[in-house]
Amino acid sequence: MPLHWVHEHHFPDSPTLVHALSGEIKVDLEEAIGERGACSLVVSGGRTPRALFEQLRTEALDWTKVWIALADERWVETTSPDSNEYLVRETLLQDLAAAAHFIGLKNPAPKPEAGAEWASRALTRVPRPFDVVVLGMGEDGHTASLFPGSLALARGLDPAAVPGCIAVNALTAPHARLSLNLSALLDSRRIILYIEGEAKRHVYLRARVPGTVAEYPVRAILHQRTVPVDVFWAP
Ligand SMILES: O=C(O)[C@H](O)[C@@H](O)[C@H](O)[C@H](O)COP(=O)(O)O
Repeated sequence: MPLHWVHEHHFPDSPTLVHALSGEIKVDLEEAIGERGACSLVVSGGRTPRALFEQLRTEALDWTKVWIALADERWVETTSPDSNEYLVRETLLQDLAAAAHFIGLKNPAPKPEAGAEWASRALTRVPRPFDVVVLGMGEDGHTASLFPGSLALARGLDPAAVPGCIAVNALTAPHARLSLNLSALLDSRRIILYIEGEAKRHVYLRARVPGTVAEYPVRAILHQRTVPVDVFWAP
């Protein structure tokens, strides 16, 4: 049974999805700049969004008015290929998009816990509500770095929490991480869940069914009605 407030967009292949999604994000950001003089885009890392970033950076936008932030980050040096900042700098902050403002999450704090406080302060520089938040999903139903079984999950999903960043040490996740909490992710005008492949489609179909967010944290995004959610999927 589809969630009638979640709009699903299925594409025959990844390039077709990437072209369509890049164009939609461009329109959203352009409208935000026209209405408010600036805009904000929060993106996730991982493998899926690379081609989207490479397409998005070619879009004709006034990138000097675009603020880009991360939904989560691995607690590694930003020179590491495992770093989401590294991915964004290599694939998105190039060409026309090199003029955008970027707020990373990794910082000089000695540990993720202190780093989360630093990152929460840094995020206050990004125009809120975020205009577009692009989330991925793992095959375990995690999104951002809100992982099932993580000791930080309850805190990350607390709807009463101040929007910000939390430190995450999930046994199933390589690296300690920082993640925007649910309050921060929902402090947005539009959420796009971008997933590819049959395995993730089956996880999504299960997460669409009401159940515990502990089982599939992505349910916290799919089953809320504060922010419109669009799911973009290709095989
Ligand atoms: O830091 C990260 O890894 C991401 O932010 C994470 O939430 C990602 O979106 C999913 O793990 C899917 O990753 P893939 O696109 O690599 O499958």
